[in-house]
Amino acid sequence: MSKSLPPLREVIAAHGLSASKALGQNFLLDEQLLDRIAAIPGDLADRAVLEIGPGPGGLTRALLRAEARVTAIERDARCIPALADLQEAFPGKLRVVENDALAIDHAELMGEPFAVVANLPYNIGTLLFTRWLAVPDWPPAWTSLTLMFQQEVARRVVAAPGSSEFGRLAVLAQWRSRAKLAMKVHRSAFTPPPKVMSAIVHVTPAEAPQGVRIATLERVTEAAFGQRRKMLRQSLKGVDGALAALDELGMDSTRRAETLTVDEFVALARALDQRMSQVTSR
Ligand SMILES: C[S@@+](CC[C@H](N)C(=O)[O-])C[C@H]1O[C@@H](n2cnc3c(N)ncnc32)[C@H](O)[C@@H]1O
Repeated sequence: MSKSLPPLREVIAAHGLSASKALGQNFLLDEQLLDRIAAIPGDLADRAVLEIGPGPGGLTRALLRAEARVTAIERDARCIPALADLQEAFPGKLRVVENDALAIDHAELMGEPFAVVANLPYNIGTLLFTRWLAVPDWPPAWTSLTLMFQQEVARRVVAAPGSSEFGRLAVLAQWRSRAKLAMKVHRSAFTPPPKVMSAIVHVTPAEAPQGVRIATLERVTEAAFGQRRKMLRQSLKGVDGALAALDELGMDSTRRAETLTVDEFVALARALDQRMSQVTSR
């Protein structure tokens, strides 16, 4: 049983946690909202959870109340004493790692399958996300990603083909995962409020298509969306074998990148990989 905790505003005042813009600090203080966020990944009782950027520990508390075993990586040394109070309130349930989340191998740190739940610092959010999605082994060590992004980024993650938001991030997030928009969060929920609205995406691993290397998929999407208004026959010119692969698949090379489905990108990358292996085995 945990002892009662002081309101988050008091924690912030007591530890002098004035929000740092450079560290992307926009804190969530509404404990009901935080409990709803912690419920998005489903039952967390006794599950290992990785939180990036606990700050004063609002989301961390909610995860601990949901009976998760939490590992939290925080870069700001000022937050560590506030988190120590949480460790005392939930003995043995919270491990705090003071470090840069980008400098750590998360799978190695956790040593067991884990869910990621985080109100990410906006300046490194996309980089962390793409790193989790691009791991070579699949299924990955993480069992789900529940992540707060700026709403515009969240929409790009879940975007459907044919929309202007559909691009590399959507293909990367959807080719071997399921990604959905779980909750919109108004800017006024944060202290201080950011300029834009936020939203939480929930991503779970799905079966990976066979015979496709992620490096090839990334190369194709980078080229195709790098010149998204151009026809594929133009934008994919620089990718060796891509025009022949389009032909082989019967795909119209006058189409533009955003009209292709995720499956079509996968098929294109697979055809390229097959051509490559034919060339190298000759
Ligand atoms: C948007 S705030 C979220 C704080 C808290 N989880 C909440 O919801 O109120 C982002 C947090 O990430 C931390 N942070 C920023 N860059 C980081 C990094 N590279 N590694 C780990 N934590 C980082 C910040 O210090 C801050 O506490």
